Amino acid sequence: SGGIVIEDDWPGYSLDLFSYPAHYSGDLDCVFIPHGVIMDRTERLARNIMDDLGDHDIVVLCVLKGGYQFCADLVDRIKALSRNSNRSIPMRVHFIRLKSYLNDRSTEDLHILGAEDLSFLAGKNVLIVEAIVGTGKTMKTLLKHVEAFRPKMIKVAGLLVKRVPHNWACLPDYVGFEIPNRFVVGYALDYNEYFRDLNHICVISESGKIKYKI
Ligand SMILES: Oc1ncnc2c1N=NC2
Repeated sequence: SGGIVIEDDWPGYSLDLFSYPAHYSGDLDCVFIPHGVIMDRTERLARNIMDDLGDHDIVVLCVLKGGYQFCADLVDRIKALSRNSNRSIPMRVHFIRLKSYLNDRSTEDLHILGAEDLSFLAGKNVLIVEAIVGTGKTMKTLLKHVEAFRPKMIKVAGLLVKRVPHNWACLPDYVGFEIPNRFVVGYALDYNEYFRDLNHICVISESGKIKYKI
């Protein structure tokens, strides 16, 4: 499934209805996806993943930096399932960083740091965990790279999938939410490294964009 669909006209919730770090007051427009909803959706994704991959060694490939919170919470839910069912499997976690070089401008040539030697993936069930998928270009490149190491199976878990034009066919196998094409922050998603310490997924305000502009 494409996950929970958030429509383009979804206004989000008022910030006054939730708790969030005081140092971000004035920098956010709304709470787009509350933390609790993210956690409940993640718990169900963990069950779907275990149903599909839970029969063989799993290696989780966490795509940094944005994916670290989603990956930590997803792995936590998978562990909870493993210790409460007679069927449990060994799970390893590996971290990779995707950088598109040429200073801060994202370019065509994608560099994958920490993925030089993924030979330990051979014959394993690989779960790539990413926070946000847009056009799918990055994911396509990463999949090709991982396939070269001949895993048994590759699945992709994406917390957010953006509705963007030319959304290439590589939609994640497990999707948390399908969202409008808006810039969101929080839950490890950043704007110039800020907002990673925000618990909800929020929409940044115009003044917030100016305040943290590089
Ligand atoms: O909305 C977003 N928020 C943070 N980071 C990214 C986003 N889209 N691609 C990368």
